[in-house]
Amino acid sequence: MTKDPMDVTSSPHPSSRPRRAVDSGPWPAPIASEPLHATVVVPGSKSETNRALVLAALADGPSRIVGGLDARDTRLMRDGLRALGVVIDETADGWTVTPPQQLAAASASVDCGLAGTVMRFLPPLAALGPGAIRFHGDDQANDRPMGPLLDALYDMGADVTVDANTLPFTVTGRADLPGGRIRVDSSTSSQYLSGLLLIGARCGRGLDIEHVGATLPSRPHIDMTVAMLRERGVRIDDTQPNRWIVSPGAIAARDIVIEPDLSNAAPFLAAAAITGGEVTVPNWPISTNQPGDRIRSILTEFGARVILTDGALTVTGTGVLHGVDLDLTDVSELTPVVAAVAAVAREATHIRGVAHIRGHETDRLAALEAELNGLGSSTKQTADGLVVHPRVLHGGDWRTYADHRMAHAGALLGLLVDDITLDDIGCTSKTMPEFPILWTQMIADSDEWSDRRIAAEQAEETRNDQVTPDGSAH
Ligand SMILES: O=C(O)C1=C[C@@H](OP(=O)(O)O)[C@@H](O)[C@H](O)C1
Ligand SMILES: C=C(OP(=O)(O)O)C(=O)O
Repeated sequence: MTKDPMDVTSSPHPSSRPRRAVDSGPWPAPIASEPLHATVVVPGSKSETNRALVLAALADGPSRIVGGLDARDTRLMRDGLRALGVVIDETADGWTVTPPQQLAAASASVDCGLAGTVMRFLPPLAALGPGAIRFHGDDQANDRPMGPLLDALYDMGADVTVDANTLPFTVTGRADLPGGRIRVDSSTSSQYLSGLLLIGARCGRGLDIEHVGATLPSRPHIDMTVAMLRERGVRIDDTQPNRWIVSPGAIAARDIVIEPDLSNAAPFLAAAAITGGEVTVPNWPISTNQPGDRIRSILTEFGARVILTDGALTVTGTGVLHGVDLDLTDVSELTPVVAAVAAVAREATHIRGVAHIRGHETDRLAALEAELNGLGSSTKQTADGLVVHPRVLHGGDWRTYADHRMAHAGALLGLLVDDITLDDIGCTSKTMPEFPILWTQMIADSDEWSDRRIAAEQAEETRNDQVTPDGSAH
């Protein structure tokens, strides 16, 4: 059953539903009995944190990282860098990263978990040292594409031992890696280009990379890599289409404060849009390289009101959700949340340009089709996206496939549809371990907001009752 977001009568009050402080295992998604009203502070950006860590490891001195994301993907990055010889000192105020004299000086093993940024950013660092570095990860990570990056590292002079062009593999590099001219097909992930660009300045001849595939996803993530390198003094000529020429030279150490993760803010903001409520995320950057910023225009297209003032982003649901036609090539990581919003919109939605997300944490197109249809939706995969036809939804199991963003999508639908249970909320620890707490807190804050509003209305009525028709008080 899809609940009318404006109908506050038929569902139990969330506080009357069992609320467990779980962080793994099955999770009954809490329903929103009222339009949500809350402020949610979102933790640091995964993409910015992991780039900052890698750049600090490659820099010419120690760097401080403040507000870095503490989640599985960034823990794996920190541990992976330590395996390559980097010293990372973590305190409550931030992290101090001290690069070694020689990266990957000795043989080591790096666990990539399911983190694309770890499996695509650290092998290039391993190519800068003589140690044999063994990369492995979760079973599901062995399905993620790696071939173009491994071929590029081989072309650049590293030794790569691999069975099936995926994890696991071993990279043995050299301290004097020459670099030079390479061609890479990055149509299956922008992360190959980012990983290579990150080490370009440290190669003897720099790096001249040309992307040769038909499509290039996540261009803002490549721009983020280029911008963060330039902030550290690296010279990059990107004036030719699909070509980046990185001059050899030092990468300057730099302290950084990490922005909130705008893609992880998306489910909370979408919650306001679909329940007809209002959610604010503070510390929204005025200008950013994070593609997740696109959530502002996406929710506006769906029909929500979106306002950025004084560094806070507020989304207000208007009670209307249109079907939309979206090309998400640049911001494919928003697809699961967008598909969930589309499933409760008024008209059909087309999502295009995201064929490569079949190689994300799971095949997201297949997963979204299966899980949305399992709740009664009519969703179909296309060659490069999804068509979502809204239907009246019913409760049921929502499989997450170890994918944090599938969990966000299931939680969103659970706000409006009774009895949706996610099979494992633990997967949200990949980029936001506090997701279940923040989500239930958002609902609890909304209940308090609505209690305060009712109390204010009652007080107002009492005041009015106490005033006689001639305006004098009883
Ligand atoms: O470089 C990055 O930080 C990322 C790039 C993108 O990867 P793809 O280009 O593989 O989609 C994005 O989806 C991922 O979440 C993070
Ligand atoms: C695709 C994603 O992650 P990864 O960095 O593992 O590729 C994602 O977070 O949506």
